[in-house]
Amino acid sequence: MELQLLKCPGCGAKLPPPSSPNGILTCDYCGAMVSAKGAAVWPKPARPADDPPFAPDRPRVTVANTRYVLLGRLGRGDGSDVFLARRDSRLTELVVLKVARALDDKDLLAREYEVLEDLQRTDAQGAEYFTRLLPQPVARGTAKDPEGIARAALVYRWTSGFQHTFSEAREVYSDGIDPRAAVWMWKRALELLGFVHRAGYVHGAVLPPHLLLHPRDHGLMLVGWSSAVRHRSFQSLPSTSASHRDFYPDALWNGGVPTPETDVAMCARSITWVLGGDPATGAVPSRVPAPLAELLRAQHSGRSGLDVDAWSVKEQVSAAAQEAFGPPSYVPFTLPGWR
Ligand SMILES: Nc1ncnc2c1ncn2[C@@H]1O[C@H](COP(=O)(O)OP(=O)(O)OP(=O)(O)O)[C@@H](O)[C@H]1O
Repeated sequence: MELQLLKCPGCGAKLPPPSSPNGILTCDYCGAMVSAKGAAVWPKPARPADDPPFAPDRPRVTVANTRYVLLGRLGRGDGSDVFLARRDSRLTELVVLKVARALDDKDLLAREYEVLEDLQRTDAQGAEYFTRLLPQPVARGTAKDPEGIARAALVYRWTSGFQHTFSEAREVYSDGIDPRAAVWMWKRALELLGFVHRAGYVHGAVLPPHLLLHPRDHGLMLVGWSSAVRHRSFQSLPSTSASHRDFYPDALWNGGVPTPETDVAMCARSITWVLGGDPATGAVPSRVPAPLAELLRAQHSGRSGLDVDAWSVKEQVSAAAQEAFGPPSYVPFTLPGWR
């Protein structure tokens, strides 16, 4: 007897052995009907049966005509709630959904989205690599809250692994993180800032809740773009975070113009803080080796008025780390959920 492996002509799935030589098989996957000899084929139904809805008990929101299932909260910012969501369709995708709490904040969200769209189009050096470390716009519109009020909403692509901010790292390491981990965080942040500055923007809010870490890959993303301005537009910051006053150089806080130098200074203050130090003074705990402590203090003020190049500050961080720890090596850094 000849054995024949039957494949569904509709979708290519393997079919089970027929129970009789003249039987009719129905494909479990696409519903096509096939004779046991594999010869005569009945066309598959016009549309496959609907999938059961994904997690029907979870809330749904619609933004720009696309429906999303809310999976959980990623964070709560000064002006918005940020969720992990999933496009509610067969071909799905995980996304980040950022919804403004105050109706007045719709302009800030619109500004953030436009800046990020512009940055995705830049051809500044390293764009292909660095644009993946910024939120990638998918859609914008409004989302109705449970009371039916429409709030401004942005949808970004979800980048797996980046779910802990500096703020959360400091909660886990209440006395401050290992200085060797701070070195890779500082270098990654400066590389990314260097790219952003070359693309013609200043971030304006390099704060602990805006620095997202990938602990295993030693990666870093920069979120919270609603304060970003074009470099040399001579605009003061469109918004500030009162709870992070100590992270702003004084002149910037008092209405001065954000520059690459102020971004680099805010970055140094965030590193100082995650090390267990004081962002207002630049002082760090005594376990931070002197070359790094000195460089942090030198970068902290942000008021030289000189053109600061973040990539050359990164070279200085590498040199200070070499002096403190010798040649670079991979030192594991863990956060909850990571080994
Ligand atoms: N793309 C993202 N991926 C993962 N988590 C994110 C992302 N964007 C934001 N979050 C989380 O949500 C929190 C709040 O986001 P964000 O800081 O952008 O909001 P905001 O402070 O209201 O906005 P802004 O600072 O631009 O006014 C972040 O601290 C972070 O925990």
